[in-house]
Amino acid sequence: MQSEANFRISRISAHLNPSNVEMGENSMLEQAKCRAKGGAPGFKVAILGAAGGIGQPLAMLMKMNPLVSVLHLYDVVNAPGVTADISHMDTGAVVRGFLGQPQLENALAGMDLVVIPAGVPRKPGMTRDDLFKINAGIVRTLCQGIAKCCPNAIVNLISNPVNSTVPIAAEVFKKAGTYDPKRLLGVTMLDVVRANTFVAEVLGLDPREVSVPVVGGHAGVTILPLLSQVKPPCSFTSEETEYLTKRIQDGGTEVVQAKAGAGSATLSMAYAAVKFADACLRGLRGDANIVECAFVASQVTELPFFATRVRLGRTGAEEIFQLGPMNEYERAGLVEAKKELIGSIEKGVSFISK
Ligand SMILES: NC(=O)c1ccc[n+]([C@@H]2O[C@H](COP(=O)([O-])OP(=O)(O)OC[C@H]3O[C@@H](n4cnc5c(N)ncnc54)[C@H](O)[C@@H]3O)[C@@H](O)[C@H]2O)c1
Ligand SMILES: O=C(O)C[C@H](O)C(=O)O
Repeated sequence: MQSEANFRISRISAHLNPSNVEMGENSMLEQAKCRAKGGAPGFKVAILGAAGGIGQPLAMLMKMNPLVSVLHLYDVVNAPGVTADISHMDTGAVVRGFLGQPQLENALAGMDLVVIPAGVPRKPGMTRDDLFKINAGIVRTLCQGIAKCCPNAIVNLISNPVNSTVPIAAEVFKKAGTYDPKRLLGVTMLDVVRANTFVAEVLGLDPREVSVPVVGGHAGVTILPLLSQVKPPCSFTSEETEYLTKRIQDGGTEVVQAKAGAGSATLSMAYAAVKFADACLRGLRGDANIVECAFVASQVTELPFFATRVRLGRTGAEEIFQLGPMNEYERAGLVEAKKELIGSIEKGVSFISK
């Protein structure tokens, strides 16, 4: 047993490391012991791609989440700076940084939830599928690390094209013998966040009072808002339906064009990612009736993956809800969504199995 004074000294020297990036095993241990004295219980969360446009505000918001006790920030660049910065926030979570591939395994060991916004974003004129070439390999490497170091973690996959990266992750986990479909969730929350906002504008309501299920996938016509199921119950003219559906489907492109080459949605995505991660953590804690939309392995349609409302629990997506009654416009949209989705899913699967 060390004295209280020694604990304090080791804690101070740990923090004199200017990067606060993965320290030697001993000082890490001291820090952990020190922390254990006053540390709040909570979940261990890793963000992979934490120094990016989404990663940084996501890290900040996760540091503010009272359900998080340990926050690991991993990136191939700039992880030390982001970690030093975030670690000064006077909230409960202990923050540790990890830089580059050699530190990936330590970043992942023991995590309950891994959020992945690593990868390149779109520029004007690109589709999400144009990102496949680079992001597929990034997601494969990160998921191999998850399979090895935290096979029971819930995974929130943000990297695009989500319609293909989720099947890639599933194949990596299958190969490693760790696949549990309930724990792998493609993040489509930004589509729901946008849908709530745009629908509220049309209805003249506060967006916090509006709930729009968005199903299918996360690209163009695969994004299918079910406006007939909006809460509170309401109706739309055919012009409103057309306007809202297109605006929700093109929300990402609207931001890409407005940023004019400087990337895609980052701040609204960080907000949406934290909203979703928080729902996953509340599910893990055992809270009842946590329901959100996500792109998951599914038997709701003939496709192996599909976004629908899911109930989040202690083991991940524990219940997958059916699509519910749809109008003619939505049924036609579903046909178009499935046509595109099947190709994106197959592309992801064959990237690993070929
Ligand atoms: N699911 C969604 O709704 C949604 C919304 C917005 C953006 N996205 C996607 O999220 C991804 C990230 O977007 P961004 O704007 O944050 O991009 P960004 O370029 O600003 O940040 C990406 C970060 O990933 C890091 N990175 C690259 N390779 C890595 C690796 N092998 N391991 C760990 N980190 C790595 C980079 O260093 C960078 O810090 C893009 O693919 C984008 O299309 C998805
Ligand atoms: O549109 C993009 O490329 C990023 C993201 O998928 C979004 O919906 O904002």
